Amino acid sequence: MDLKNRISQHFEDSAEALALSTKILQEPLAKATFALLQAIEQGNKILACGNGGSAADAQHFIAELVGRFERDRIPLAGIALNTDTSILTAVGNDYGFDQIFERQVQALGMPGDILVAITTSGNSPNVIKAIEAAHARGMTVIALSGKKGGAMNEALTSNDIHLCVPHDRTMRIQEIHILLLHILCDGIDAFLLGDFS
Ligand SMILES: O=C(CO)[C@@H](O)[C@H](O)[C@H](O)[C@H](O)COP(=O)(O)O
Ligand SMILES: [Zn+2]
Repeated sequence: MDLKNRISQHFEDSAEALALSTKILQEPLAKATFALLQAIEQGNKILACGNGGSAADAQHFIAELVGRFERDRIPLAGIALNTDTSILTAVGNDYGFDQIFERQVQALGMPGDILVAITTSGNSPNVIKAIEAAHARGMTVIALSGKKGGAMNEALTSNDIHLCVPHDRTMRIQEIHILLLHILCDGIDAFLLGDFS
């Protein structure tokens, strides 16, 4: 396959993955939007975490809550747990890398808060531990995964919402994760700004 064919193949794969995701994720996305709105209306906050590209996604999402998405609205309470290098290095160094998010959830999480947990494999130990800590704090988890969900399947409860992208490649899963996060931002704004009234 030459380079141009390789490039075309990416677009074709991406379109196929998107079409399949639309069918599977429409309902859980609606549930996730309502869960986020409920937390916002109750004065709760949203925590988000992930590793590598998913860390970028977590902070991207939180920036759109605290700042704005497409239109002006009130600032929404959210914290990305992968952004404070002092916390990440101190907790990683003193306790272990698997505890970098767990410890922050234990410190900051309150009943009714939401944890947005992002892992393409579903297997990152620090994200799984954050989910367990969120449950212990009375929080609901919105999990973004792929590759059939991995260890997340066991970590999540029936009260949580699992957005599992039906694909096996990390890059494709990440591309769809950012779409899902933008869909959640759009849904939140549509309700807060009265698009459905
Ligand atoms: O962005 C990419 C690959 O596209 C990488 O940085 C990737 O996020 C890292 O390898 C992560 O450590 C993968 O973790 P996870 O998605 O399995 O939780
Ligand atoms: Zn990447």
